[in-house]
Formats: sequence, structure tokens, C-alpha cells
Amino acid sequence: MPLRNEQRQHIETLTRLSEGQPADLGGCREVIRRSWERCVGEYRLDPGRPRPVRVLTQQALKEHREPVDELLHVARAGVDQLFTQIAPLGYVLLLTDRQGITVDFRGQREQESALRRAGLYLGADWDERYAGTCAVGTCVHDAQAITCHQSEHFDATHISLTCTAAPITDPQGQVMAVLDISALQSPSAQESQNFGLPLVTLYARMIEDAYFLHRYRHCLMLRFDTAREFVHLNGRGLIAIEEDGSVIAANGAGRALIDAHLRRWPPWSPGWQPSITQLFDGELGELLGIPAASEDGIRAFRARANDTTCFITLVEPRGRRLPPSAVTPSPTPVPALDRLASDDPAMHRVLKLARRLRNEKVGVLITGETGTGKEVLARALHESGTRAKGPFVAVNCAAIPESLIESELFGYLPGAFTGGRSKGMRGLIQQADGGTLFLDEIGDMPLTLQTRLLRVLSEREVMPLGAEKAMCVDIRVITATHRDMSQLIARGGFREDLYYRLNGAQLKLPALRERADKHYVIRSVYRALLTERGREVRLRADAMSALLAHAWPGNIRQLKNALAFALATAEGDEITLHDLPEECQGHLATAPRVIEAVSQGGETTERQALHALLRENSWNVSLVARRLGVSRPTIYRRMRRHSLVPPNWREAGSNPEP
Ligand SMILES: Nc1ncnc2c1ncn2[C@@H]1O[C@H](COP(=O)(O)OP(=O)(O)OP(=O)(O)O)[C@@H](O)[C@H]1O
Repeated sequence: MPLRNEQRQHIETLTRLSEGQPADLGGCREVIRRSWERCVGEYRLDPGRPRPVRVLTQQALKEHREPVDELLHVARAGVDQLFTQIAPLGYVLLLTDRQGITVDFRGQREQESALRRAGLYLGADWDERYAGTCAVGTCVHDAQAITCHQSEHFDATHISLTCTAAPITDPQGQVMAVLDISALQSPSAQESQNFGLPLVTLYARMIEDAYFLHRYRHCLMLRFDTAREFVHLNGRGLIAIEEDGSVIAANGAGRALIDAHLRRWPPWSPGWQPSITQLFDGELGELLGIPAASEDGIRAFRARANDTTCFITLVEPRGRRLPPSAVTPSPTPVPALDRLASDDPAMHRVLKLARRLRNEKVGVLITGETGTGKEVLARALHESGTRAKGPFVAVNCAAIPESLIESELFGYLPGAFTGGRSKGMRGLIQQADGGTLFLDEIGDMPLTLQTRLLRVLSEREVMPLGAEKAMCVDIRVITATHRDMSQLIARGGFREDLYYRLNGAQLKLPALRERADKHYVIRSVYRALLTERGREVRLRADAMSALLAHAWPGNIRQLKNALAFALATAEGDEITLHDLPEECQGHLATAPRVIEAVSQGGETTERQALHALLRENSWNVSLVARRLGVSRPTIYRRMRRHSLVPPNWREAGSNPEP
């Protein structure tokens, strides 16, 4: 067959390359250049002698089809579906084995002879060693998806074709087949093929997963994704396990998670594999109990490899149910604590520890951003323990002026100081006798009082002002802070010995934006507000979506305020997106910057962000507090910390006051 002009030019370029002469490879992609070098160097292919297409005999084809028979069976639906999408665009479909032999094919009958001549046919050999650089062969070699467009093909016979291929890997991660779409003609611009790569990759993954599910259909399997909505439909990760939690096999995403785990915790012995309870932060009984534990059969767990939240469903072995003994019973219910969360992994850990601590006397320090529910958790701990019948006294150390905090906490006898009540006062510590004393914002407690508090804790006695004799108290102390206590201790602002006394155990509440059970939190806060108001108002899906998407710098407090605002202003019997405060409707810019700055611990950035927000809101502190979802005193405190003074106060020469 006479060669066309562009074929002659192509041969010339590749011949120069093979002879080590300078060749014009301008714009040639690295992956293609490496393949060309393999063709001339390793495979000794001669660009000057284009090779005819090789199609295997029926018998030889049968020998190639047999080992992949199971895959061909499972892949059929995916192959047909992909072909219906690409056929109208003039493409054909090839499924090859790992040697590049076409073991399944879909194409247009009316083009049969042209397709056969081009090698787009059942039995055609697309091994790089024979056919040179091509999508299938190069994909097998590099184990990655590739488009080989026109003159990127090595052999001049193929330079009018455009082909895109993606590997289908087996559970060990080896290429077992290749899915390819090809066309006889196409526009010369490579960009015209941009649609192909993601499409073929998607179908290759679907076939890979269908094969995995089929192959391990008699095993227990975990299917996971980072989006709850996709888990059942198209969860990316699949891990087949034994009933004892050891891993049998995993698909691509599952193997990626295992690899990330091994990178974080390198194994002590070669070939060691983490078990499922090492991969995910949960007990085996919790993982095996997923179907019974949630309405949608999905539960969130933390992946230890990268600390992300994974939503997991359990696929039970076909025709076999798990024996009930495999599923450990859920822990004894503790309603006061249980209602605080649904299936957020971080909350799950907090509540598990809280359950254990509820009747212990150890000091509990609750940390977390403002509004995450530290006081709510402290109260739940109190209500769930043996002190529930005793008092719960909450003290916000930041809200009481420094001059009063001592008398408030310790109390005083009549006449102890001028200005005191004539009958004296029982201090808050004494008021908590037999119950729980909750000291919020403990980091703001003045140093002198820290010393006195330490004495109360070690001696279990309190000495009111003006008293000569100490009085016994039986209190459990729970503290909370949103400040970095180690920094505060390093700066000398907090006594280290007191800190260790208070911090017998730490419960760290996650920010609302990080919680996997946001939906549950929104629903329960909303339900509580409706009950309080005795109303029945529906929360429409658009409002719920905006609430789920919002960053909630002020956490649950801000959420509660936003819902209360919507309930107060909504006119009909439902809350829509437009009833929510403007900043929750999806275009808030400044507020998250403030909270980001805070969470990154950047004082300068926090100052700048807060300053910008104050200016933007004409120094209206109430408005800024509402936008950030924090209290006014919190804003005043931050303004004081950063020496931010409103212009009108500067003129009057006064200080910001809460
Ligand atoms: N699980 C919950 N369900 C319903 N409401 C909640 C929940 N958690 C917190 N809230 C509400 O959110 C608001 C803030 O809660 P709380 O005062 O406990 O937070 P905090 O972390 O102590 O805040 P701060 O750091 O500002 O002291 C309160 O109005 C509380 O009622």
C-alpha cells in the first residue's frame, strides 16, 4: 500500500530518533516519547517497515479468552453501556487482556472491513512489543490510562486512529485487562479527545469493582466513601474481610487507604497488613453491627491513615447472614450522653470516654471551639452519673469581673468586706456541694484564685472570705476552655500543677463543620426549638442543604441562633433558604476568615480579620457577634486582646467594655 505524506514524515522522524540523530519531537508528550524509545531500543521495531495488523486465529483467541472468562462475564453490562454512549460519536470499543489481545469488541457492522484493516477487531494484537506505541499497549506497560492520538502511534499504519485506554486492575493491583475506545477518524487537535479519558477511566473502575464484588461475593465486605450519599450507590472503597477483621483483598481505593496506613505506620515485618479495626477507628463489633445500628445502613468512622471521616456500609456475604454472636452488643445506653451525637467518629470517641468517666472523680477538661457544646456535655456528664440528683453549678470565669470572682466562688461571711451583702453569701463552690462545679473558660481565671482553687481541690475544703474555719465540700469539678492551655502555661498565665489536677482526662469536642453527623445535630437543635415554642414548622430541603454546607464558625450556638432567627421571621409553615440569616445562605466571606485565623492560632491574622469584620459592620459588636455566632462578651474580649478600639471610643478616650 503506498504511503501517504504524513506517514512518510512520521517514519522519517522516528527513524532519526532510532538512529540517535536530532529529531523534531516538539510538543511530544513524555509518556509517548518514552514509549517510542522502548519501541526502537528495547523491542527493536523498525519505523521504516510498518507492520500489518495482526489478528489471532479463533483457536488462539479462545486460549486468551478462557483465563478472563469471569471478567468478560461481569464486564458485559459495563461494556454495553459504554458502547451505547460512544457509538453515536463514531467510536468502537475494545476489551483486551493483559497481553493486549482484544478479547471482546463492540463496533459498527457497516464499517467492519475498515475496522478489521485498522486492527479494531476481535482478536487483534495491541501489545506494544508488536504494534508499537498505542493506547492499549502503552497503558499495559505504564499501568495508567492514556490517550494515544494519531501520530503519537509509533507504527505509521495507525496514525489516523485515535485511541483512549484505561487499565482494569485485579485485587492485587496488577493490570488484568484494558478497556479502550477508538475511532478511525477524528479532528487533528488532541483536545478533541479530552472527554475520553475520564469516561473510559470511570467505566474501567466500574468493571473493576463489579469484578471485585463478584470475586469476593462469599466474603464480608466493607464499602466506603467520603460522601454518605454515594456509599450504597458507588462507594469508592471496597475491602473484603474475614469475620475476625483481617483483610482478604481490597479494590483500588481500598488499597490506596491501606498504602496510606502503611506509610503512616510502617510495618515491622514485610508483608504485614493492617486489620480493619486498625484501618478504621472502631471496634470489630461496631463495624459488623453497622446494618443494625443505623437507619440507612451507613455509619461514619475515622480512617486512621489520614484522619478523614469515611462512611461505611457492610455488604454481607451472598446467601449468608452474620451470626448474631459476631456482632457485639452496643454499650449500655446512657441517654443524656447518647443524644449528643449520632455517628460522628470524633464525638463517638468523646462519648465513649465520657461514659467511662461519668462516675469517676477525676478532673475532666472539655476543650473545643466556642459554641461546640462544652457546657451541654458537662451537664450531660453530670446528669448521667451518680451525682445527677445533686446541683450542677456553672460558672463562666470570663464573664465575672476579676474583682468579684473570688467572693462569688468562695463566698463570704457577714461583714467580710464593705459592699458585701449583710447576710454574707454562700460561694458557688459550696453551692455545688454534692454535685458538679463546672468552670467554663478556666483559662481566664486569675492566678491568685488558681492557687486557692488548687487548695480546694486537694483538701476538699473551702474557706469563705472572713471565715476562720474551712468547710468541707464534696464536689466534682469539670472545666472547659477554648484556649491553648499549654501556651498559657508557658507564658505563666496558668499554674501547671492546677492544670494537671483539672486535666485528669480531656474531652475534645469537634467543630460543627467537621462533624459527620451534622444532619443529626441540625435536626435535634431544630426539634428542640420547635418543642420550646410549641410549633410545627417544616425545614425545607434547600434550607437544610445550606445549613449542611455552612462553615459554622460559631458552631452549635450559631446554628441554634440561625434556626431561631429563621423561626422568628419565617412567614409560612416552612423554613426556606431565604428565611435563614444572610450569612448562612451560602455567600459569607469574612466570618470564616476570622475563625480560620483563630484555628490556625495566628494572632496577627485574627486581629486583621476581626478588624475587617468590625469595620465592615460599622463597629456594631452585636452584629459581628451574631455573624460569628459568638457572644458579645467574646467579641469584646477579643477586641481587648488585640487592642481594637472603636473610633467613637477612641475619641472619648474610653475602653471597650462588655
Ligand atoms: N447537642 C446539642 N443539642 C442542642 N443544642 C446544643 C447542643 N450542643 C450545644 N447546644 C446549644 O448550643 C449553644 C452553645 O452550647 P454551649 O454553651 O454548651 O457551648 P460552649 O462550647 O460551652 O460555648 P462557649 O465556648 O462559648 O462557652 C447552647 O445554646 C446550647 O444549648
